Amino acid sequence: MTTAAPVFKNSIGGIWQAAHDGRTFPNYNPATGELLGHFPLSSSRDVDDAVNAARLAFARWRLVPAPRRGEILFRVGELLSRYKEDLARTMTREMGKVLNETQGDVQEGIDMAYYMAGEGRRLFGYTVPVELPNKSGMALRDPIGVVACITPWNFPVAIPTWKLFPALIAGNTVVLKPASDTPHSAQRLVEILYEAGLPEGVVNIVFGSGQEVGESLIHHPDVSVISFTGSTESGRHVAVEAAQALKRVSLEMGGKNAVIVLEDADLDLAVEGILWSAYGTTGQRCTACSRLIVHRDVQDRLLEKLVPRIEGLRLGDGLDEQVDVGPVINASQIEKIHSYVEIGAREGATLVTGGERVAEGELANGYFYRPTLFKDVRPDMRIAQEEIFGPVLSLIAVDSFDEAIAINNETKFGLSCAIYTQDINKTQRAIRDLTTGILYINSGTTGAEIQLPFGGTRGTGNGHREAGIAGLDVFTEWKVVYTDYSGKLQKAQIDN
Ligand SMILES: NC(=O)C1=CN([C@@H]2O[C@H](COP(=O)(O)OP(=O)(O)OC[C@H]3O[C@@H](n4cnc5c(N)ncnc54)[C@H](OP(=O)(O)O)[C@@H]3O)[C@@H](O)[C@H]2O)C=CC1
Ligand SMILES: O=C(O)CCCC(=O)O
Repeated sequence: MTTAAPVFKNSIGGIWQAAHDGRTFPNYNPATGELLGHFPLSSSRDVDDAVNAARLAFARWRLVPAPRRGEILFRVGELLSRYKEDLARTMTREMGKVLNETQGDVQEGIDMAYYMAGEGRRLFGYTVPVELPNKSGMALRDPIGVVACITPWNFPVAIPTWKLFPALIAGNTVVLKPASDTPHSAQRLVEILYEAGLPEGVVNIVFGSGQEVGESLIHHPDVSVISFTGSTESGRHVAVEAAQALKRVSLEMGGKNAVIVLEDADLDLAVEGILWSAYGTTGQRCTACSRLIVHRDVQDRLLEKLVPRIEGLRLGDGLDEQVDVGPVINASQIEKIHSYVEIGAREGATLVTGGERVAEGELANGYFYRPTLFKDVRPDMRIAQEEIFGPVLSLIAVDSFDEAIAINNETKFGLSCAIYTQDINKTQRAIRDLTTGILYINSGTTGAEIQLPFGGTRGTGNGHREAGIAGLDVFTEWKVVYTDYSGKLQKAQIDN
């Protein structure tokens, strides 16, 4: 007997409700093609309701003492821990990455909940000595209002929490628009927030397309901040539109991250880092390694070790614990990946392994792509410059450390970078000269500690950071307060 796929709802003002016009869209498992559920295909009317609910809730939430807001986030951390396994399975089903990765994704949300709960007892501002006697000066963080969070599908729990939790602890209220490919993980996150005791309307979730729900949020006059993570193309559009309305925008976008392997590197260690950074999450991380910059002296030895490991990666449904690499997210993504492989071959790169879709046996109904490696890649080739967002790695051989640094720095992106060397002097030079938001020394290009700022330089972002104390900046406004307790107009005030 087959059971009908469940129908989910938006949460607006704490009430789960269908879209105004009742439209829905389906959500499928990319490993099996199974229909998982239906979600509201919302319109600008639903966005209006959600923003209005968030605006009303802001009047109360901003007055809740930050330590109390932190207690709710602490409970969210506890609940996420309790539901971790279940949430990870939900995520693997709708997004495809393997279970230990989806567990890691939820864990980042747990870490962020506890970290931001602690911020509720700090939210440090500062005081400074002022020029005059009997006068004080201080700066404190004020919340801004209604925040729109627009999130991608590759980290369906972690990335929403990187936006929601700092926004909430600072006293803002939120409308979340999750990626259409991963609505269920976001729906569960919002359920958990309410189970933890969040007051009604403080977080609202509206499902639907970027073109309709996303656009309506960007243009809504009562949305004060837009926090966006996604592709460079969409991010640029969000930035241009939001600039017209003079809205504050935080953008986290694409990457073209490199692992640099120098001639003195521990090659076994490097192979582990490369493998995980390039093919983990099927290459669908903004921090994924897609360029391998290798000193020519060790290229052959590295390939001898790396290629069998790539070919040994097991593809399949991420729910199977024997599987290393899950499917890619959808049909258009697999086509995009394959088109880049064709471009690479046309441009003259040598295909070492992979380069094809796998659709046989148990994999017949999913979007599986064989982990792929090119060598003889020139830095100006499109496969070395453009974000592919799939399991495709391009090896560029170099003759010196200087050349490796120059190649790393010559892309329009600047999110993460890794270097393998045993020479401490070279690590110091790497720290000084590599243009990157995040540098890993002797480990792969991925993995974030939520205590530290996350984000990239150049075309990866617009200068904001998520996580750590820096993650509060986009959601707070500095308010400066001077108090004069002299009781009279002081002479220096007149002189100034
Ligand atoms: N730097 C970083 O921290 C990270 C960056 N990324 C980047 O994200 C990308 C992959 O995510 P992906 O989901 O495909 O990215 P998209 O840009 O396609 O989508 C991101 C979000 O934006 C929405 N959106 C799309 N068009 C618009 C629009 N016109 N106005 C407002 N919102 C819109 C999407 O909605 P819908 O789903 O309905 O289309 C989705 O919710 C990669 O480029 C990756 O590098 C990913 C993780 C971290
Ligand atoms: O790479 C990404 O797409 C998000 C980073 C999360 C992490 O690396 O922990």
